[in-house]
Amino acid sequence: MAIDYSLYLVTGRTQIPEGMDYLYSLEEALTGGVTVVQIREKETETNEFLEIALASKQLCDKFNVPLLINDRIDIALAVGAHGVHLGQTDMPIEVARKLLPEGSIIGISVNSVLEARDAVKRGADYIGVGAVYGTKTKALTNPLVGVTGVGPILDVLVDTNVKAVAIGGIKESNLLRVLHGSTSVLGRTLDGVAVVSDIMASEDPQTKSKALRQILDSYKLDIRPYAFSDTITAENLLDSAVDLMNALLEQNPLVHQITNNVVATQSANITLALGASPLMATAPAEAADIAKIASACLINIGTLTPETREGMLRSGFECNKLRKPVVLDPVGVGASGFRQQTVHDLIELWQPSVIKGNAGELAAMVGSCEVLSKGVDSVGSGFRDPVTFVRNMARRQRCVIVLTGETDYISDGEVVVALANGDPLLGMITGSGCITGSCIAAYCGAATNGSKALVSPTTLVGAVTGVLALTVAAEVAARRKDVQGRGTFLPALIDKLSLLREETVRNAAKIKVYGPKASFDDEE
Ligand SMILES: Nc1ncnc2c1ncn2[C@@H]1O[C@H](COP(=O)(O)OP(=O)(O)OP(=O)(O)O)[C@@H](O)[C@H]1O
Ligand SMILES: Cc1ncsc1CCO
Repeated sequence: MAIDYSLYLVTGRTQIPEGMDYLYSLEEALTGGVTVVQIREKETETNEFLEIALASKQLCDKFNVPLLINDRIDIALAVGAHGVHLGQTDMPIEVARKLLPEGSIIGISVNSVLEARDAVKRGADYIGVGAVYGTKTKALTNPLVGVTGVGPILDVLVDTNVKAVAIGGIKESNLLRVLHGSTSVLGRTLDGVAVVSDIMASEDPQTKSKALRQILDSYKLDIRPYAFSDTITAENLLDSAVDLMNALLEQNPLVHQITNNVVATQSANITLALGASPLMATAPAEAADIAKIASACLINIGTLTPETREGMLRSGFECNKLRKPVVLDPVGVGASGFRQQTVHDLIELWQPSVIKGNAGELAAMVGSCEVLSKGVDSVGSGFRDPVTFVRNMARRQRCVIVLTGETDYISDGEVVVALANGDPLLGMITGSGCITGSCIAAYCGAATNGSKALVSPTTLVGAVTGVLALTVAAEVAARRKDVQGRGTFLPALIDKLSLLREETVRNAAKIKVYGPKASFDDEE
C-alpha cells in the first residue's frame, strides 16, 4: 500500500484539552487533512489500549487513512492495523516483520546517520527522524537532531525506497523552516512531518490540521535555491545586476537591520546611498510589525547581547513567515561560545536567505579548521578551494553563501560567482563586511518582492548585486583625489555609491562564473 506520509499524526490522549473527547479530536484531525495516524499509548493497560486502537481503526478506515500502532505488535495484530512504529529499543524489525502480515508497514525512530543506515539494512519502510526540536511530549534520551541535522540522515535514503518523516516539536510556526531545511545535499527531501501536540493539544484540531496542510501544500511552490542557475553567465548576471540596481532605485525598499553598534551609522548611510531606506531596530516586541513593512532584514551579530539575540530570533522568524529575505552576518562567530550558540539557535529557528562572512567566520560556522579568525577578522589567505567550499556550504545551509575577501565568492549551491572588484582600503576599515551585508539585504529585498519561496533564484542576483555595487563604488572612491587613506575613504565611498552609474558598473565589473561541477583549479 502506498502511504501518503505528508501529515502524520502521533496521538497522545494526555494532551487533549480538558473536556474534549479523544475520538472527536481524532475525527476533527482527519477531517482537517491528516494522512496517517500512529496510536501512541505509553502508560495504558492492554485492554484499554485495545479499545482505543479498535475505535481509532474504525474512524481511520472511514477516512481511508492508514493506522499504525506504536511498539505493540500484539495490538496491531488484534485490530488489523496497517503496521507498527518501533523505537530503537523495541522489537527488532526483522522479528516484527515475521510476526506481522505480509505488506505491513514498519517504521522506526532514528536519531543519527548510523541508526538510519541500520534501519535501511533491516528493511524498514520508513524512518522517523528526530527529535528535531525539544518537546514536552516525550522525555529526550538522545541529542536533538535539529533542522540542519536532518539532511545528512536523508542522504542515507538516496537510492532506497525507504520513506522519511521528521518528528519532534514540529508545529505550524516552524513547519516551513523544517520543510525547507530538511533537505540533503544530494537533494533528498522529507516525505512528511509527524505532529503531536500541535494537533492533539489544539482546541480546534480540524482548523489546526488544515493550517498545517496548507503550509505543506504551499511548500511545493517553494523553489529550490539551486535549480535554475545553470543558465547563468557572467554577461547575463551583469545585465541582471544592473537591472536590479535600477529596480531598487524605483522601489526604495525599507531594509530592517539589527546590526552592531560599531557600524550602525555607516550601515544606515550606505543603505541610503544605494537608494534604499534603513530602519535600525532591535527590540523583539517590534519584530512582527517591522517584518510587515520591510522588504528584507539583516541580522548582524557583531555586538551581540541577550536582548538583541531575542530580537534576532524573532525578526528572522517573522520574515520567514512573510517570505521576506533574511541576510545573516555571523560576525566573529568563532570568538565565543555565546556567538556560536546564537548562530546555531538562529538558523535552527529560521531559514536565512543569504549567509555572508569572511573566511574565518564561515570556517567557524561549519566547524572547519582550514581558516582561523582573530576576533572579527579572518587570518591568512583563506580557503584553498573557495569555489568548492561556498558551493558545499550553500547546499548544506540551503541558501546563498557569500564569502568575502580580496575576491568574493558567491554560490547558490550550484554555480559559483567570483567577483574580483574592490580596493585594499576596504580591508583596512572596520565594518566593510558589515556594510556589504546591508547592500546584499537591500538588493535581495528589491529582487524577491512577492516571491513565495524562502530562498529564490533571484537571491543569488541580489547577493551579487550588493557586493558588486559596493566594491565598484570602492574602486572609484579610492581613486578620488582627496582620498588620503582610511579616514577619508569611507565618506568618499558613501558619495560614490550614491552616484554610481550603470556605465561605471558595466565597465568595471570583474565577474567570473564557475559551473556546477567546476572547482577553483579549473580553467573555464
Ligand atoms: N584587499 C582587498 N581588495 C579588494 N577588496 C577587498 C579587499 N579586502 C576586502 N575587500 C572587500 O571588502 C568587502 C568586505 O570584505 P571583508 O572580507 O574585508 O569583510 P570583513 O572581514 O567581514 O569586514 P569587517 O569585519 O571589518 O566588517 C568585500 O566586498 C571585499 O570584496
Ligand atoms: C570591530 C567590531 N567588533 C564587533 S563588530 C565590529 C565591526 C566589524 O565587524
